[in-house]
Amino acid sequence: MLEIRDLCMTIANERAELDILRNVSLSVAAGESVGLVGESGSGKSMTLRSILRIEPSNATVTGNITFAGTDVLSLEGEALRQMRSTDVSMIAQNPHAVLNPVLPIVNYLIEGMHDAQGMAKGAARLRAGELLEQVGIDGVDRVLSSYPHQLSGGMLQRVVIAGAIAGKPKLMLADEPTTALDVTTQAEVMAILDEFRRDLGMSMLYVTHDLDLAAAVCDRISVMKDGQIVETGVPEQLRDNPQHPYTQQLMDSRPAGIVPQETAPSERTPSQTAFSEPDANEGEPK
Ligand SMILES: Nc1ncnc2c1ncn2[C@@H]1O[C@H](COP(=O)(O)OP(=O)(O)OP(=O)(O)O)[C@@H](O)[C@H]1O
Repeated sequence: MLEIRDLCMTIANERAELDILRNVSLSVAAGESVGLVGESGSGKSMTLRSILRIEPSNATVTGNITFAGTDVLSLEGEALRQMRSTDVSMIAQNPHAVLNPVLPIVNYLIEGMHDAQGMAKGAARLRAGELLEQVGIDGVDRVLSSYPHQLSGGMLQRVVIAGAIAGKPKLMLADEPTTALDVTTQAEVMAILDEFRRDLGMSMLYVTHDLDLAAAVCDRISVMKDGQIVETGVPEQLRDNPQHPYTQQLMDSRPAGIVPQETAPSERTPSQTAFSEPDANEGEPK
């Protein structure tokens, strides 16, 4: 589905040329969920931005990105717009960055379906209501007519997820979609995203600095440091046999006393990760 080979990005400022991405290679198969985990500034967001071709204007990007057989770095005009509006969706960290503060929620949801997919406005409004119900929102009419400042962060991120899945994209790019939320809401929002991903058979590239969150919803994880992928493996592999000292460091910096679980990603919930403690009641007589 997505194949990135030797992706490099440099950004020139007045003083120097900065190497932001250095020979990044990764792949995401159809229906697969891949995590991109690393510390702040390691290049995770820039990798996602390169896929959508929304890197900073002073960046130089080389290498290869192939999406569904198409060479992404040579796309332009209508073909690029098409990819961004229907094939690939992105959920960013902060919902306020994508929602217009002076327009009600309904405008945000209808805009994508009406403008990008050519749906009639009435049909798009009905579909917007359905989508909000699907992401677990009650009182849909009230929410559709609300302005962003009237809704909680968790609610807004659900709205953004509803907008992102409206066009049934093949690939979801999720850039720390729950970082701004409290822990309980984080798990709920991640569960919704994960469920949709499975139902629609979407691929996902999920950026986070949290190894546990990635292990909860990803089939494989790539660990990133200083603009490079230092290691890729299934969650259990990274846990039991980390090959790179930085992966070991990430494992060691997690809360102490955590016992690994032998559960396949498809059987886990976002609050139950490959690394998390087994359920306290597990094995006890009912
Ligand atoms: N417009 C820009 N001009 C120059 N350097 C930039 C620009 N935007 C980002 N960078 C630098 O690129 C590097 C990678 O940034 P990126 O946002 O991809 O990191 P990240 O891993 O996503 O971090 P975080 O988890 O904090 O979002 C950082 O060193 C950052 O300072």
